[in-house]
Amino acid sequence: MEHLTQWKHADPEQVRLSADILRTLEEAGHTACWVGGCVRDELIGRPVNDMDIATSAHPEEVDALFPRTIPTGIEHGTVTVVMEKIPFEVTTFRTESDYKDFRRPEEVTFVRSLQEDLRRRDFTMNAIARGLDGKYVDPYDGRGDLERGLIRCVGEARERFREDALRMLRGVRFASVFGYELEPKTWEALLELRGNMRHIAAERIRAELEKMLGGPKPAEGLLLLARSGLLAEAKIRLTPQALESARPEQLDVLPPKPAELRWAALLQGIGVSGDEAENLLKSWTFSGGFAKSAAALLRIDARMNAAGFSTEVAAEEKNLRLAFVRCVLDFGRTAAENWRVYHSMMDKADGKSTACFQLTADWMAAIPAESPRELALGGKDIVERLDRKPGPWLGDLIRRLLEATAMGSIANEREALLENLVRIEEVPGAQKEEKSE
Ligand SMILES: Nc1ccn([C@@H]2O[C@H](COP(=O)(O)OP(=O)(O)OP(=O)(O)O)[C@@H](O)[C@H]2O)c(=O)n1
Repeated sequence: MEHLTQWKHADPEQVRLSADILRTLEEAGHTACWVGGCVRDELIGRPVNDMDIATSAHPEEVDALFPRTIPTGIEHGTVTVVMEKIPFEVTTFRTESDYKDFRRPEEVTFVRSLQEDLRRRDFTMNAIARGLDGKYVDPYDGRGDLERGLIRCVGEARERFREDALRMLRGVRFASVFGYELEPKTWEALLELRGNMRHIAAERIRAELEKMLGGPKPAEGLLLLARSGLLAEAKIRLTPQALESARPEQLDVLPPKPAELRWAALLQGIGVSGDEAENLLKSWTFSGGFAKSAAALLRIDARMNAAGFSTEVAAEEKNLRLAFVRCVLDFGRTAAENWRVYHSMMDKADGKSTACFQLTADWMAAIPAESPRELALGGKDIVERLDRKPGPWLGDLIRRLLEATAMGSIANEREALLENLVRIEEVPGAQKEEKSE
């Protein structure tokens, strides 16, 4: 009897298609089951993502059974089977090594039984398999640990962490995201072997930290990182001292998306400036776009602080509005939007009023043009009207027009802009300072 309806937290299409794969494998005489994260997430009622499959069939046998396959990591035993455009990873029962940083295919050993495969997985909660009949294979009482809220290594923790040091960070990430505890022996092994984290590629560390910071309570994870010193010598280096000064609890106040908010808070907490942030994030293997946008948030924050921005005085002070307008013009609306959320949430964390959230929204909404293209007057018109040769003065003037329209002192209309051209141009040094970083 198949028990597909028991998958309550997975996409029914994925259940149906992955069940088809299991059935095909079994009909060909192999053993096959769902395993890992999908089984775990279903058990604790979290949304199930990838439905990974483990099988006794060798990669070439898997490949032969299905019309559409991709040899994703055939030497590691993984074949991606594509069913109605949805990819599923089908992995031959194997032991360790392919989780390692320096992948050495010759170390992968295919094993005959599911039991042997589960024995080399990281945590008990990740070493549960589930068959088409709805029955579990759970030799390490992963379900019991899920109920107890415990992250426990399968077997000897030191061995598991020696096989792949990233598992230590995975443990911290799971503890943080699920709100679980690390079982004492697992924690001890982590403390003993934390130095091995320095061999792990930044990209893998970054991916774990992203999941942690995207979770419901990242602060707990950061505290665990501080207490363990896990990343003290890692390629993404976060020392206990830096983490302790970072006021991690503030991260929980910020929404998980956009991700820039929490990353900016973390960087600011550990004393990284907006100017340093972009390169640092890139060196941590973040995309250029993300690094830029998180750094922009911090740059805006630094500027607004330097201008003396605080909710109490913001409504009265015109120069604070001008400082904000300049940030919008220099860094764009999205970055300014991120900063608004960031600043008001930080105020909230400090028990202050969040009234500036609305005020800055009003300021933002009143900006009619963010770039020269949106201005109702082109460079050519300006040159003609003033009868001057184009030069750097033109860019300066356009910038001042953008600022004046954003502040509401000139309407973004051709006539109004033309009328004010001479006046704006003649004010010496008007609104010239702090134009860009
Ligand atoms: N370093 C690792 C990585 C993975 N695994 C095993 O491979 C499975 C799938 O790993 P992965 O897809 O990376 O993570 P998930 O556990 O599925 O968790 P999540 O989807 O939350 O990342 C894990 O459940 C675990 O059994 C492991 O033992 N050691």
